[in-house]
Amino acid sequence: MTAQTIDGKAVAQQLRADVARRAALLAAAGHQPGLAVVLVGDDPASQVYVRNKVKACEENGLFSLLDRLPADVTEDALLARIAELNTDARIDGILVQLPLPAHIDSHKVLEAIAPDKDVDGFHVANAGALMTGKPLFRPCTPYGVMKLLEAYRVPLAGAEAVVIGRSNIVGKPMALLLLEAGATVTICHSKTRDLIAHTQRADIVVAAVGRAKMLKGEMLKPGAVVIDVGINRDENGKLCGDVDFDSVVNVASAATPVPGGVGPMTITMLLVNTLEAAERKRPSPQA
Ligand SMILES: Nc1nc2c(c(=O)[nH]1)N[C@@H](CN(C=O)c1ccc(C(=O)N[C@@H](CCC(=O)O)C(=O)O)cc1)CN2
Repeated sequence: MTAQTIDGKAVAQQLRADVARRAALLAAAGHQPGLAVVLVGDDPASQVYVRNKVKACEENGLFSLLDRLPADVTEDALLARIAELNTDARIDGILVQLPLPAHIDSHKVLEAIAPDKDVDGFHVANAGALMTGKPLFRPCTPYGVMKLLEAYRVPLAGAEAVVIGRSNIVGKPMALLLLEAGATVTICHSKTRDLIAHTQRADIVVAAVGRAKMLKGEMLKPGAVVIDVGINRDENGKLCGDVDFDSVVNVASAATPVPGGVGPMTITMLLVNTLEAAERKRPSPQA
């Protein structure tokens, strides 16, 4: 068996076409959806991601505002800027690019974003809403994974799903979204004993640990669906995921590549969250 490649770029393109259509309707009705992106410091990877976010807004009819702040910006100055964006009528969505420098309390910063503009879905109010099954915003990467599973008609009700990683921005919300879809979910992490015993019984494995090529073919049940959320560099400095794609492709039924899998979906679902924030304030006539 050779796994089908789950093409995140193609699914992203389809969803962005709908975003562009709906954004044009809102703009014609007098309000272009607006996203504010705050980047602190000069982390090279963060600069790539922020550039991709702003470019995707421009290409799909959303207004975007990029605030680049120096790495030594004070926490109070960052909080003050967020407060300004919270009341800026042009702005429907706000994100602060993670990670932040060590001298800044990320939790305090994320809590400063108005929950109804928190298009990353990281505010505790939105994390709680997600946990109770009534999310305002779903975090972009897990949301994108769900859209890929939907696009490839992967059955979720009753499926055994294993999420490897327990971060607040991917692992935990990923598990909750799979649970809401009817999967039986196991979250594995650095303290998990016998990881393979879990992954070998999984119909779906989501790898989100940040360890290059950690998930191998022999760790899977034949026919499993593998979603790679990892963003790593291999020994040659080449971008790779948490999945050893070359070994997994001979065992899995479908798998996402890195690049070209989950990453484009993360950006796309950010556009969707921003658009829906604008629509909630100003329903467009023919949405
Ligand atoms: N405020 C946030 N910070 C971070 C988030 C987030 O959702 N909100 N997630 C990650 C990084 N991330 C989004 O910011 C992200 C990562 C990767 C990609 C992407 O398009 N990857 C491409 C390859 C890009 C490259 O060439 O390096 C792909 O996989 O095809 C988009 C967004 C942490 N921070």
